[in-house]
Amino acid sequence: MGVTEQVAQAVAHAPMIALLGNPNCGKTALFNRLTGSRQKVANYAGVTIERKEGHFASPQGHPYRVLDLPGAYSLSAHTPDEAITRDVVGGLRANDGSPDVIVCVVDATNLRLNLRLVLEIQRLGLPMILCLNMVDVAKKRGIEIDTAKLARELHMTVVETVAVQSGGEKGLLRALDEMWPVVPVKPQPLAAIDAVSVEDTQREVRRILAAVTKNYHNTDELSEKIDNVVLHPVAGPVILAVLMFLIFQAVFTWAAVPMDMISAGVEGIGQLLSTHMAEGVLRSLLVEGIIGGVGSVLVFLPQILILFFFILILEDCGYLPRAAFLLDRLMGGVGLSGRAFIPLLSSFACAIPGVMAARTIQNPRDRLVTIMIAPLMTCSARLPVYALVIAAFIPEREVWGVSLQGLILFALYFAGIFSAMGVAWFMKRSTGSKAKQALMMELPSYHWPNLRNLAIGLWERAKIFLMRVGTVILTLMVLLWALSSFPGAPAGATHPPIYYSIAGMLGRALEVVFAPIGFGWEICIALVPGMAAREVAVGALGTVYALSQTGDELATSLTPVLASSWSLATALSLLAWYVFAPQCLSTLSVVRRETGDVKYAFMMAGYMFALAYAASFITYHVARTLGA
Ligand SMILES: Nc1nc2c(ncn2[C@@H]2O[C@H](COP(=O)(O)OP(=O)(O)OP(=O)(O)O)[C@@H](O)[C@H]2O)c(=O)[nH]1
Ligand SMILES: [Mg+2]
Repeated sequence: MGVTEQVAQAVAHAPMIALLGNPNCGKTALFNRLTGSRQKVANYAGVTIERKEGHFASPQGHPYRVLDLPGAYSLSAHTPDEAITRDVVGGLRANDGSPDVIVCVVDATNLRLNLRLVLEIQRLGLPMILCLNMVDVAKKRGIEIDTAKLARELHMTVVETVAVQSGGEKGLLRALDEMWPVVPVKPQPLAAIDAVSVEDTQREVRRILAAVTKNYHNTDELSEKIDNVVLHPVAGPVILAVLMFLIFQAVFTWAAVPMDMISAGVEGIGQLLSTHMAEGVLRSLLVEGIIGGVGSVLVFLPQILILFFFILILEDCGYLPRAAFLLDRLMGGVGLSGRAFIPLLSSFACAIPGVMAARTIQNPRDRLVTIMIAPLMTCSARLPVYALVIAAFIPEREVWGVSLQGLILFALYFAGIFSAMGVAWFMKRSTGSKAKQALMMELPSYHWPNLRNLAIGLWERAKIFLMRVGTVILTLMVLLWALSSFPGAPAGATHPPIYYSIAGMLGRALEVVFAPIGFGWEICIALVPGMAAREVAVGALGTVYALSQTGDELATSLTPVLASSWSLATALSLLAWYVFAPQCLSTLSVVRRETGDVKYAFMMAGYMFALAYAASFITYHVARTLGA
């Protein structure tokens, strides 16, 4: 047996620790610290929505498996993500025994809220360790907690941890070693939890709090001061709007230099290959297929990273739930609660995590509506498409001192948001549900974004993007190049060869459907592979136009080619199309999984397609009438 197999065997039989606690108390940060993994950590409730497993060895060499779980306020689950936690702890999930040890993580600055869950979990009768996490913050605020006394009161080991500091997990590791060997215990049925009334539990919490804490207060003065401004009825929304606006400006202005560098590099390689290689199929595949296609997507990496830089900062400093709070009124107007805000905001990255994050929504109907509108939020895969068309058609001018291109991008994002609100309003109205759930959301204390988290988050994003470029996009580009190159042009052809290829035929067939909204056959070719991933459309346009070039002039840079081949009306129509079109098969399949019904995936595709066509049609014809 090799070493790795030995390790694998030891891990398979290792005791299972479950990290349990209220939302936003630092479970995932602790999980990452223990296992060295990089699960997402952010400063709002409901970041983790799935169970994640990892393993580690204690300082004395004992192996452990560890589970990170969605945060829960109580084990009588109200939301689908809380249900995951309850089922894992109660051993109700197939393939999963109940955990051997429970590590209850509590936010030391918020014991009053957190202790209730600790008392509930204790009734399961499993071996437990209490992690007083965030003791660094508690100390700074002058909160004193007598850990030894707390341990006596609760009859369990209590350790202090700081999950965001290296070495901050040592106390927990020591406690685990002292507990070794772990004797398996069967948990009490979940019903045991409900045996004690909530009032009795609360009374017990108050008694313990009074006995073990000094100077306890769960308010943070600085956060309150900031909130007085940020949540102000007038100043609040203005700040939010300015913030969003600045982000889109930055996406264009900051990205210019690195984008130029990447595209110069890509172009250079293209030139090099075309001068040093003999003309032929291989050169065409490399230059037009791969460099023209993949290169044109790669250029957008800086913009995506800049967008994420801001999203990650907002997530980590604690602003997100405030934004949800500010938008609650607006969302209430369409029958959604502010709680839908976070899934919707996640959808700016990608609709898939957004649809999954809707698990944190309690009301099933609200959850469904949120899922249905999530893909209308502008995901990062649309950014390359928008940026490309904007760069080709919108002059680099300043209007009222701001970049016009950034302004248009801002408008496109808003088009997505407003139409989502419209669709939500329509869906809520047509299902006849008017009741609006009050927004119950904790506002965490602000803190400075953790630089390490930020770096990891950006790195993960870059990796995801480059992986996509290197796998899905590359494969599709090669495939598209092949379909666009064969069969070659017949003798006496008047069009470029791609016109006669398989892809060309397909594009021309689709043109019948899309001509009324201004899309020529070249665009139609790009729409099809764009279904796999939206940004592929950019690569596809790169390849299609590279292959459509006649003569020696080889343009690896797509922007000027588009500017000369399309009318402004077509460009605007394509932008409108991308705001709405259901151009992403993976989202549809996640919708089916999360709703448990394929019907909803079809409904989504149907309504989005109809909206896209209508919006493009109107845009195209209005623009034409205005002479664009
Ligand atoms: N200062 C300080 N911050 C911490 C500590 N532990 C976690 N944090 C921060 O607290 C926030 C929440 O951490 P997470 O690990 O995402 O919390 P979680 O319990 O997994 O939250 P959910 O997944 O939403 O249930 C993040 O912003 C962390 O950086 C700590 O010990 N000290
Ligand atoms: Mg978490």
